[in-house]
Amino acid sequence: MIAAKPGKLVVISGPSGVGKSTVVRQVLKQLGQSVRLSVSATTRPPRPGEREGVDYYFLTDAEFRRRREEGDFLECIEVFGRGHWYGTLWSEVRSSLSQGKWVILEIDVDGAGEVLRQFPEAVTIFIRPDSVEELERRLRSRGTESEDAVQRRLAVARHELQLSSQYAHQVVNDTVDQAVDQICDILRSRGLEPEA
Ligand SMILES: Nc1ncnc2c1ncn2[C@@H]1O[C@H](COP(=O)(O)OP(=O)(O)OP(=O)(O)O)[C@@H](O)[C@H]1O
Ligand SMILES: Nc1nc2c(ncn2[C@@H]2O[C@H](COP(=O)(O)O)[C@@H](O)[C@H]2O)c(=O)[nH]1
Repeated sequence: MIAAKPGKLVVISGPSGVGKSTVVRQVLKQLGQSVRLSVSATTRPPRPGEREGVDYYFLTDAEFRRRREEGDFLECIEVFGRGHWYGTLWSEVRSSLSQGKWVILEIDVDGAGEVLRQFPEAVTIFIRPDSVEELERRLRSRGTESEDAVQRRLAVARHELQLSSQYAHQVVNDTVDQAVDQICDILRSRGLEPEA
């Protein structure tokens, strides 16, 4: 019997509002079945249009705590303070890796550090804005955050930008198409094979 070649984890980070979800959606479309997205769990409330099991698994504080205690998370963290937890579920990565699929984790820099500790061979990509002013414009134009939340996210963004040199690859999201092409090229250069 020939076992499938195991897949790889791809950690994509970048400041809130830089365009990670926008870019990753297009990457998944371009690369097809060989790559899938890990859907994270969170205790933050859904935004208008967000769907359970597609954008996140939306958990109550008690559910999140119970699952954390039961060891369901590869990593989890309270991002931006103010009590909202985010985490990567083992169930989102284990079976895909064993089937030879590559799994994209869209997570913050501290979560990325924990993933790298457990999966040193993970591919790490940091998505940067062309400027902090443009990042602020995108965050506001999305219209999903209060002024207070925008300020907290911008403060965390400065911290994340300082840690970005720890990532193997950096991509500037100036235009979505260019960022998508660069990420697809990086994954191919790291061994991603086209779908059979
Ligand atoms: N290259 C780009 N040029 C202009 N606007 C962009 C670009 N990429 C994304 N955007 C816009 O920026 C906003 C933030 O994008 P998105 O929600 O994908 O960011 P994110 O990094 O996933 O944020 P978060 O980490 O908070 O979930 C959206 O309104 C999106 O349409
Ligand atoms: N460590 C983790 N960070 C995560 C995870 N899922 C998302 N995130 C980070 O949260 C922010 C905010 O997301 P939003 O949807 O509330 O705007 C995002 O920038 C990610 O970096 C996770 O599972 N683990």
